[in-house]
Amino acid sequence: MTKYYLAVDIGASSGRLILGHLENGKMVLEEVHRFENGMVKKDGELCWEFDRLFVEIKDGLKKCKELGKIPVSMGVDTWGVDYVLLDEAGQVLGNTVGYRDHRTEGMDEEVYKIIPQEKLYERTGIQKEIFNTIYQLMAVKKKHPEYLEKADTLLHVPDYFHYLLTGKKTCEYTEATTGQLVSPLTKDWDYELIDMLGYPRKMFQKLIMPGTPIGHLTKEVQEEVGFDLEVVAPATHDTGSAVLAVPANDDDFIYISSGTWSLMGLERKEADCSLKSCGMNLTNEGGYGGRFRYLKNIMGLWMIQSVRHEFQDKYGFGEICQMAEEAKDFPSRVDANAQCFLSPENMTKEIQDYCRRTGQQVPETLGQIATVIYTSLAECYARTAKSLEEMTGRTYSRIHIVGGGANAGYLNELTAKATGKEVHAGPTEATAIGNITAQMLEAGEFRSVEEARTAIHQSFDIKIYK
Ligand SMILES: Nc1ncnc2c1ncn2[C@@H]1O[C@H](COP(=O)(O)OP(=O)(O)OP(=O)(O)O)[C@@H](O)[C@H]1O
Ligand SMILES: C[C@H](O)[C@H](O)[C@@H](O)C(=O)CO
Repeated sequence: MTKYYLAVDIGASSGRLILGHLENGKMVLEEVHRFENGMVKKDGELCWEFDRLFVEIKDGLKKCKELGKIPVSMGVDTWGVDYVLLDEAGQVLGNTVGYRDHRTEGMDEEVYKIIPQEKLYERTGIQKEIFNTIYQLMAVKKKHPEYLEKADTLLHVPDYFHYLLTGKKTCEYTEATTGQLVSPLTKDWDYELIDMLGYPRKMFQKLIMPGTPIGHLTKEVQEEVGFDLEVVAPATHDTGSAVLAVPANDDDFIYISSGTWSLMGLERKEADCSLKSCGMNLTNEGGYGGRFRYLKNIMGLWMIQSVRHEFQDKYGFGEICQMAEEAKDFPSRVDANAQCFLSPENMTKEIQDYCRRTGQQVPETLGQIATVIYTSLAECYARTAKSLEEMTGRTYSRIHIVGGGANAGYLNELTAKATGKEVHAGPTEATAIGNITAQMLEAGEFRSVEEARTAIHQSFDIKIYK
């Protein structure tokens, strides 16, 4: 009988439930459910709609039942850093605020009064991003100390969905590392740091590694969806799952996990927490099997997504990509990682203002704006490739682009040109594939990560740009 594994992969812009199984050694995917995601304003704060997302997860499970394809296990992955605080009764405290909210402004300075930035990097190896959990918790401490007083448990977003599904409170390691409170040496919470910051120790659950079985569906969920299965933690940070699905086993490449963000980096056995690495703001996130994801967060296709919304979602991503190519001679560039693009009121205006401020030609049409974004991203990729090469003292000949952004052919071409490297684009559902792979490894369908990556390479289309 076919054994199906289910990935619940929720990105910042969309979520999907994807079934995977093996057929003659190849992985076969079937998308059963897809839905929109994004932050919405609540009480003046940018928040996630976790209740709605949980309904979507259950709707997807019901579709599995309708299809007669009951998975043996499932796992949830999402973006990084965000979390909920639960009280003793398991209720969420406060709004489910997302990482683009402005509440963390100035919280870096509050943290550095307690521990200087370089020391923090030395202990955690995590890049400074103003939205890291460490700064979000400082915002709560300053603005809503009552939540910290009442908090019994901190769960990151995938852990929260695992809790709603099983009733079990767990904290998965790869996602936890994004928060900047985990030690890369012990691969556990840095409790000393947590104490220094005055965050209640008891909120932090014992960390579990990807591949750990969590439990079965609660009676209520079973009754609603019509079946039971085991929940197994994947690399719950979506980038961790995406990197597990990079279709290569050598070490001559840099990857880009390309979706809302572009996460560009390398897989390494040790974390580099040096001052030089800190200066380049490269991060050492926890990966599958104890590896590290040494990478940079680049603003990514969030810029395209935002502009698309501002043009009333009239055009598909493929059409926008084509318009950008038609406007390819437009000369202006922006720093794709400038903070002004993290959460602007209006991305189109922000890009135009940036060009105006820097004395460049101001883009007006959608094609011109998109070409500014794509070319600026490609230039940022080229700079990041150089930083990674400088830090490792070697060069890499290929770039593997995985995730939805691998569909952006024009960006792939620009990336090949800007970096001088061969670009291998695909698979586009790498995150779901990595999620399923962790479950399959746990179930013994693959004997090793290498075997899984060979199967992934053989199972999905990969387009090469020279
Ligand atoms: N046909 C296409 N042509 C060009 N770009 C595309 C195409 N399809 C998808 N994309 C790009 O891929 C992005 C979506 O990628 P993906 O689905 O991996 O993101 P996500 O899962 O919502 O977010 P996250 O990266 O946070 O997980 C879109 O924002 C878009 O820019
Ligand atoms: C906050 C970002 O979502 C995070 O840093 C990034 O790694 C991610 O999760 C992309 O999906």
